[in-house]
Amino acid sequence: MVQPTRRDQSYHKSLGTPTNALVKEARILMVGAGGIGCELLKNLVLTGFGDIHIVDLDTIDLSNLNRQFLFRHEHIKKSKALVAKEAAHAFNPDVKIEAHHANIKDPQFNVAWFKGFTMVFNALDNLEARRHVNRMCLAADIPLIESGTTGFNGQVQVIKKGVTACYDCTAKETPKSFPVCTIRSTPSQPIHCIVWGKSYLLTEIFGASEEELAQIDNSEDSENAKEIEKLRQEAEALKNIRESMGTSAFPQLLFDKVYQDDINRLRSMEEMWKTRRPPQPLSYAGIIEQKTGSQRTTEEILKDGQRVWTLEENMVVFKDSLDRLSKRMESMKAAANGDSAQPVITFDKDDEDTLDFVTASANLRSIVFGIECKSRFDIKQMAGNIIPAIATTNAIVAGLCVLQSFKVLRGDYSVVKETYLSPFASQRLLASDVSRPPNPDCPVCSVAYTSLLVDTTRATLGNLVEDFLRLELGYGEEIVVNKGSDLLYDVEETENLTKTFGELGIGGDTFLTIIDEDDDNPRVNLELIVQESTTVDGKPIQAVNFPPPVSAPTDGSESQEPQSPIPRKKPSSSSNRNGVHAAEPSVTNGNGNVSEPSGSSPIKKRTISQVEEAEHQAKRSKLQTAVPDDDDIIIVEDTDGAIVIDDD
Ligand SMILES: Nc1ncnc2c1ncn2[C@@H]1O[C@H](COP(=O)(O)OP(=O)(O)OP(=O)(O)O)[C@@H](O)[C@H]1O
Ligand SMILES: [Zn+2]
Repeated sequence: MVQPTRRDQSYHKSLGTPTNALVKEARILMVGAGGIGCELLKNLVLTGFGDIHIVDLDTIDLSNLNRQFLFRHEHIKKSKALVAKEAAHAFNPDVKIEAHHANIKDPQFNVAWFKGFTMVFNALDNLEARRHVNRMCLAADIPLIESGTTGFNGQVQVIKKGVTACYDCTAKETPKSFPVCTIRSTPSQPIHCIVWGKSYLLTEIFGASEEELAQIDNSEDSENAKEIEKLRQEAEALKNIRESMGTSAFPQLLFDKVYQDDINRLRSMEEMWKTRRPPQPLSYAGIIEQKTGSQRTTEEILKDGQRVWTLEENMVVFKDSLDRLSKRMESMKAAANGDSAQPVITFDKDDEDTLDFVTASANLRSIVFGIECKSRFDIKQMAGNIIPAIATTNAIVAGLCVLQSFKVLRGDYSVVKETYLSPFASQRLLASDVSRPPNPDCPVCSVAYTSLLVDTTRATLGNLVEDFLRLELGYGEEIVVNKGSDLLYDVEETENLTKTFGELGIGGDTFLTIIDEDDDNPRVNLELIVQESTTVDGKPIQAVNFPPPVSAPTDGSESQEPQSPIPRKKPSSSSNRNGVHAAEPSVTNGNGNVSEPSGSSPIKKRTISQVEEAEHQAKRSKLQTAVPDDDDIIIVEDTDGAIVIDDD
């Protein structure tokens, strides 16, 4: 008989035999190997999870090392997924770990691949990827443990199709954007000047000139139309100056254009300054003349990123960083070797040259407008939309993820919790609550999912609409077929009916959304996941299997209806033609980070207010369901005498 190892005995004791067996057999996917991911992987490996897959698209950066403790200095520029695998494997060589240096949205990670896992953990930092994994887990019907941290706040949510709310059941906040006139003409806060440096000046000089600026809202009312036209001409003139990049005249031309000529033009618009302090232009030659003998060297200034630089120091950094970026641009152009695509340099908070340029140019603009200057350290956080990541928050959240995972493995969804870490809230540090039920109006989870076997060379859209949806599933006339946001079919749009799936660009793993527009009693949206196949019982299209209905009707109409695999919507439910609910939020800013809609602190990952909103939601649902307040973490005796740590 094989003797259990000491490690095994510990697992048995701490988890109990049944849970330990589930943990060992589970096949786990962890998406993201950053702040939360490193902690989580360590926990998973030390808890005895036997088979773990990691997906992360990024490489290790110096700024990750303070909290992503699986990584060391020598790992900089190496794949996070691969290094995390190596480091964690050393903790427990019995664990099978597979690493994928890839984007989770890549087509190889399709629904069938997701179905191969027992459970998925999200350890991501952006809404887009979170939403994608949420949708894939719903389509594959695999439980997901979603987590996020913002500074000292954190959150863990268990998502199980048809049982709990999904990631998209509550609206997410819209990204912060600033009116174009605030950024270009009337800044009043440091962040306005930082956005100007990052999203306007840097982009105009080193970016794709036609680039749309995510943080600037161009949809101004007509009153400002004339001013906007002027600003457009100004930007045009700036593009001409860009042509002199690499010459010794370039820094002065640029400086005098943006800090002198443009400012003088603004000052001439007297109306604008009736209630505001007019900006004071700066002159390149003037600042050079003012320089005293006691100047610090460029190196000394650059080393001092925590101190707010003086006007002269900002000027030195402006010139120096402009020079560094210009040289980089020249060599990128030379390397492009006449390729049609223009090389571009975009802002990255970890790219010192772009950070120095944005710091100096933002501060110089602040001086012009009489706004407080900021240190490079502060500007890095503001421009990168960051609330500093806290290692202990990540560690606590990763621990909570694992506690929830035991309940998921046991299928004990009645006790899964949404847990919040909010040290500055008036209540307790750790607050947990019962999972919210699915939102019946959610465009993502209150839909039916099914896979469809399709001979894409033979099957036409007409076969789908007539033979499959109308004859087999009993849909009426009023239906819409969408591929993402593209309309393929509705009663007026019939020209695609004779085209094959192949001709319409519908291949394996394409999601098609069927929207029932029947006025009286429409079905919930149906998501069809196409799988290419050539031998389908002679039929060009066939459903693989229908899942049980996800949201049963509440209006009592169920018993009168013929049996249908696609449930009817609840009476209040409403979706638009794109299958997207009206409250569907937009998601991320250019960095993929979540942005706050109205407050002043730019933030990362899920916002504090999101966490609080979710907390309130959970509180409300708790009141409705009257679940006893028993959310302390306790230690109980399991049936076989082992100690189980649980929080229910
Ligand atoms: N679509 C995606 N596919 C795979 N991995 C992703 C995807 N989007 C984000 N990630 C990974 O999720 C992880 C999130 O970790 P974290 O929040 O600590 O961010 P970070 O990029 O490591 O840190 P920072 O943003 O502070 O520099 C990152 O390693 C990132 O590469
Ligand atoms: Zn949902």
